[in-house]
Amino acid sequence: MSGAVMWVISPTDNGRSMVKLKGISGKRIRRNVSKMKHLNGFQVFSSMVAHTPSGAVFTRSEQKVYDVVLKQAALVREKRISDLVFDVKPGKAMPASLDLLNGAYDRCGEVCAEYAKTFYLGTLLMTPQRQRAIWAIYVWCRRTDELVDGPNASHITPTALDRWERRLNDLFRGRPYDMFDAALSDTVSKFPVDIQPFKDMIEGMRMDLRTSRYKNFDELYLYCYYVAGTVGLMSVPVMGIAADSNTSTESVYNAALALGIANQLTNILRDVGEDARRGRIYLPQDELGRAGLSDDDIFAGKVTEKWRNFMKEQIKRARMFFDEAEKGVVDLNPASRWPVWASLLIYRQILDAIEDNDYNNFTKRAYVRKLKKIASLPVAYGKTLMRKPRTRSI
Ligand SMILES: CC(C)=CCC/C(C)=C/CC/C(C)=C/CC/C(C)=C/COP(=O)(O)OP(=O)(O)O
Repeated sequence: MSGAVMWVISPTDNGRSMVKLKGISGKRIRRNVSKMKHLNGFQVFSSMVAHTPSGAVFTRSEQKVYDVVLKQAALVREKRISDLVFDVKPGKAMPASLDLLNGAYDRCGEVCAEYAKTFYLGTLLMTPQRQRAIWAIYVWCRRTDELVDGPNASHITPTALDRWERRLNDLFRGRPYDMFDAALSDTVSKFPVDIQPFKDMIEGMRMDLRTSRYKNFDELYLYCYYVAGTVGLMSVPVMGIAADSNTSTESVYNAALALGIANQLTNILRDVGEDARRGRIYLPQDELGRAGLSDDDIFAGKVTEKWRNFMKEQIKRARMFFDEAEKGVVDLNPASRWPVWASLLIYRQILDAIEDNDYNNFTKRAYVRKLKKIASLPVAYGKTLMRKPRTRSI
């Protein structure tokens, strides 16, 4: 379906919007999107987020990403993960290889505990099968990220990324190279996890090698999907959808995608100074221009009124993605909600910290104090217990 459908958003008299799905045949399918909101010049569509002014065409990146979302949702739609039992069948694996596999998962857990403490603690509430699957995914993402962000990053080439992708293909076919790959290989054989988000994350690393500027939000959105939205898509099949969820599988995936995007946008806004010192600017060039700012202003690192106004808009957009993500947490399997809420609430507070620093993200690092992090945990737990009635979405 990629490329065959164009999304057009247009306002209607009753304040709602009609989304016209225009197929190649030219036939139009109209759907009333009741949850369309207009927020300070941005639009939030119930299952996708558009940043274009009213009436604009749904962007190419959003369409491309949405195609992946639909594919992922289709994979789990028939058999909701929470209905499945994932047990290693006795006799299927030799005891020695089972020991090795358990050891590999334990190592994944240790890596996760070391680099993502809060998230790790949250995973402990999940079933053992789910927690170790999440650790294996986390470790693969971390290793992928380290290729371009780690100590050997300056030596990394597109060829090395191609090799990493071949290795990914092999582990999905049950031929892992090392013990971390073996853990992921086992995970993808047990949960309906698709290879596409993994490939897309590698594509994000290629993009990072290729470019250090983003023309507009459409380009940045695609980058955020590649490097973070993909993590959301990888996680849903493992975290599981609540048995009593009455929403569509796509909308849960969209929320997961939104959380990845929100996290990455927050990460970018926090690290403006640090990235600029590496010659990188992960901010939409056209929006910078409209705000009367240039790359030189960022390299100069001076907090001006123009910068504050620009940042206010960027923060607003990141918060909209968090809002979109929040709507979907309730549809996850109850045992998976707590780590998601905890990380969402904590990461979101980085945006408050940028404001508290008077938008100086050039020389001051915005972070969430330990006490605030700890205080977020019971709040997150409380939210996991809430059940919000939802109607089946489009
Ligand atoms: C909301 C629903 C339905 C599901 C949740 C699905 C999930 C788990 C989404 C999370 C996606 C995620 C964790 C993306 C990673 C984003 C990101 C920017 C991570 C930053 O990682 P580091 O670079 O280690 O962070 P720090 O620099 O802050 O340490």
